[in-house]
Amino acid sequence: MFVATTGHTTTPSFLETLTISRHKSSFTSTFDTCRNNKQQYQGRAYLGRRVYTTYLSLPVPELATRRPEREMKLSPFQFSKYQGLGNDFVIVDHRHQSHPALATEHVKFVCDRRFGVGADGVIFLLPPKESTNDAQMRILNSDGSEPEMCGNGIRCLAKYMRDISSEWRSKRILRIETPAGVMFVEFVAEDGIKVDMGKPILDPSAVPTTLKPDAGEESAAVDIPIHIEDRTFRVTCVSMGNPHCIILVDNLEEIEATLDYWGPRIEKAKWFPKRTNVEFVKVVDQNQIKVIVWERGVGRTLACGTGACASVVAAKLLGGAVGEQEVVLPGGKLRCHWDSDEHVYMTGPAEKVFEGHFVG
Ligand SMILES: N[C@@H](CCC[C@H](N)C(=O)O)C(=O)O
Repeated sequence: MFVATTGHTTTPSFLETLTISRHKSSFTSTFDTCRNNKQQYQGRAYLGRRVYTTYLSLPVPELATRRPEREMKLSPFQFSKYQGLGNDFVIVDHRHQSHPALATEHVKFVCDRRFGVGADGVIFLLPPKESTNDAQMRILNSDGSEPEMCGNGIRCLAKYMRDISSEWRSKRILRIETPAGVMFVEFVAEDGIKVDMGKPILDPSAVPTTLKPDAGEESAAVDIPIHIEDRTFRVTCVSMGNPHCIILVDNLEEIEATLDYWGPRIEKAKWFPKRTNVEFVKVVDQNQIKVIVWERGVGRTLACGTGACASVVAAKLLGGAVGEQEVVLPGGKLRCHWDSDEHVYMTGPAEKVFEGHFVG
C-alpha cells in the first residue's frame, strides 16, 4: 500500500502534488481525488503509466463529531420524522404558536445524527398569516440557519398535515405560506405530491450573487467561470426562493468523490452574500438529469427539491433540457417541469418514518 504525505496538515487540495511512498521508495505525483474515508483521504497517484491507489493520513475535521454544546436546557416536545428522497426532517406541530420555539443550538442538537434525533432540518407547522391559506411552514437547517424554502420539506409537511387532520385530508390542494411566498401543494396520486414552486428568480442581485453576465448579454448569471484554488467552475445562479449555484459537469463520479471538499468552499465563496446551495448536474439526455447536492447550512444530502428545480432551470437555460425532466438524485427521483406559465412544478414522494418524544 502506498501512503501519500503532504507538507502541511490541512485538507489536501485536488490535484495537489504529494510525496507517495512505500517501504523505502518514493516518488511525487498529483493526488487526483480526496475522499473522506474514516480518517483518511483516498486518491490516485501516477508514476509513468501506472496508477496507484494511495491513502493520506490526515485528521479529517468534518468527521470529528462532538456533542453539541447546550447552554439552555430544552423543554420536552413531541415530533414526527418524515423524509422525501432521504432528505429528512423533524416536524414539530406549532399550530398554537406564532414563532418556532427552538433556538439555533437546540436545532443543531436535535438534528445531530449521533446525539440527537438526526435530520437535515427541523420544520415547524405554524398557523397561516392569511385565513385563506392552510398553514405556514418555517424550517431551520441542521446548522440552525433559516432558509426561505425547502422543496422536499414542503412535501413532507403537506403529508404530515394530511396525516394529522381530516379537514386537510379532505382537500386536494393545500396552500402553505413560506418566507418565499405561498406554495400550492397538490396530492396527485397515492405517493405523488406536486408542488407549484413558483417562478425561478434569475436576477443576480435577487438570487443573490455578485456574479454578473458580460455586458450586453441577458441579465441572468448563466455559465459564469469562477476560480477557487486551482479549479475553475462554470456556474449558473438560480433562486427558487433560496439560492442555488448549478454547475454542469461531464464526470459526476469525480465530483462525487470530492464534493465534501468543493461543496463548502463554493457554499461560502465571496460571490454568494447569503451563502448558496450547490448542485453538480450531469445532463443525461433532453429529459433526464443527474444531480448531486451540497446544501447550504446542512452539507451533503441525498436530495434537494429546490435544487432539483433550479437544476432543471439551469439545464434549460444552457440548452440541455427540454420539457419535463426526470431528476435523478442519490436518494431517488423527482419529476420537475419549467412550464410555459414560467412556474416550476415538482412532483415526488414524502413518507412518515416515526413519531417521538424528545426528552429535552
Ligand atoms: N432540502 C431542501 C432545501 C433546504 C434549504 C437549504 N438547505 C437552504 O439553506 O437553502 C429542499 O428540498 O429544497
